[in-house]
Amino acid sequence: MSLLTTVVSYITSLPTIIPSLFLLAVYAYTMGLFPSRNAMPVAGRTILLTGATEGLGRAAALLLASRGANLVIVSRNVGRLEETISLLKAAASSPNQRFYYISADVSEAGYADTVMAETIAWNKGKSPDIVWCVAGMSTPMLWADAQEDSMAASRRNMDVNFFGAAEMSRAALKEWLAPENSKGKDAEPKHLIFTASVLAFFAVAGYGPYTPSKWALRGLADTLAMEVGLYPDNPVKIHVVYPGTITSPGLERENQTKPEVTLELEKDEPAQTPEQVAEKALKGLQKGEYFVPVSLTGNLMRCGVLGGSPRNNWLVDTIVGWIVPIVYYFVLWGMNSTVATWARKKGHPAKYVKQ
Ligand SMILES: NC(=O)C1=CN([C@@H]2O[C@H](COP(=O)(O)OP(=O)(O)OC[C@H]3O[C@@H](n4cnc5c(N)ncnc54)[C@H](OP(=O)(O)O)[C@@H]3O)[C@@H](O)[C@H]2O)C=CC1
Ligand SMILES: CCCCCCCCCCCCCCCC(=O)[C@@H](N)CO
Repeated sequence: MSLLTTVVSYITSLPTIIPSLFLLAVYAYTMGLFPSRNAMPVAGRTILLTGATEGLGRAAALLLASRGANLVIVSRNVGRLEETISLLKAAASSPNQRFYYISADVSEAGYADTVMAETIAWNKGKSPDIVWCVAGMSTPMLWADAQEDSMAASRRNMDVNFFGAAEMSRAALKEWLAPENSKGKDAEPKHLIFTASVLAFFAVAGYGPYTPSKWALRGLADTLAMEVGLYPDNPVKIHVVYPGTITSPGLERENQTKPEVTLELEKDEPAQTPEQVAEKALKGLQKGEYFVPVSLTGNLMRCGVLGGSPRNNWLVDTIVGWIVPIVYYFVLWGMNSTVATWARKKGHPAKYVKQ
């Protein structure tokens, strides 16, 4: 009798309680009910974090400092950088933690090599263990609005949100993947983290200058997630965090140009504080997630668009991914009905009264 038939006949001869317990265990494991190994320890590590003086970036920096990390924070405004350094020192869990800031504009070509070199010099000749690109901005407007320049806005969003992170990713990977920095396949991996948005899962009218810049990040991350496999002795993990609405200074700024119809379309998506998003993001990163949602809605949306992207859990993501497109039938119907009703009530967008 072959091994397989022996195993099958053994399992089927057991009382049914055993296979159902096994399935229950699989479910519990996939839902993260068992404590999993920390896939991204931060205590004692050096983390380079862009966009760290407001909103999600500042909340993430303070959370990481409270967990024992050393931090190099990057943004433009020196006053806010100095203020954030003071807050990091107060949040630190150990007096040995070190903090440093670099004032830089992530939209400037070549900024990242300069920032990386200064970080390595400050970090005693060692490259950072984790790089988290949070810096970003959003200027929503209707694409064909003759009173706004959506092309200039789109270029700016692409320069900050995509190229700002893309440059930093190249500067980090050039360091981490260099042959002289090979530490063997079992070494603690480095981590490169992008910050996108649920809009990279589901586009909404009015975000034309912004959404493509976040879809582009997803395309780069999927490419790099495969490409780092060429360097098994220089282990690097790629991640993309997908926040929904964050009650940040950035949200206040973007709401100044945001079309009213966009506010209407996104009103049911649960807003979260920067601190809530930072907590959820770090939890997902430490569970080893590739695409890191920060809410149930975001996780469902993630499963709805996985395509060729790496999964967090093939079993759960596949099953949920079968169900979500059915939900999207109704969500899209609802969204497009809202747009149609808006058009009927408000008339041609050229007649809209600006806020
Ligand atoms: N707010 C939201 O609803 C959502 C935001 N996101 C994304 O999350 C990230 C954080 O958003 P949020 O918390 O709202 O951000 P905020 O606008 O509140 O803060 C942005 C941070 O990035 C820095 N920054 C902005 N532009 C540049 C630049 N050109 N160069 C260097 N640093 C820059 C700012 O500092 P300084 O001005 O001093 O440079 C600040 O520290 C962004 O990538 C955003 O796209 C995703 C989904 C929702
Ligand atoms: C299967 C379940 C589907 C549920 C779909 C729900 C519809 C999603 C609405 C999108 C909300 C837009 C958030 C924008 C956040 C952002 O990135 C901007 N604030 C820019 O900063």
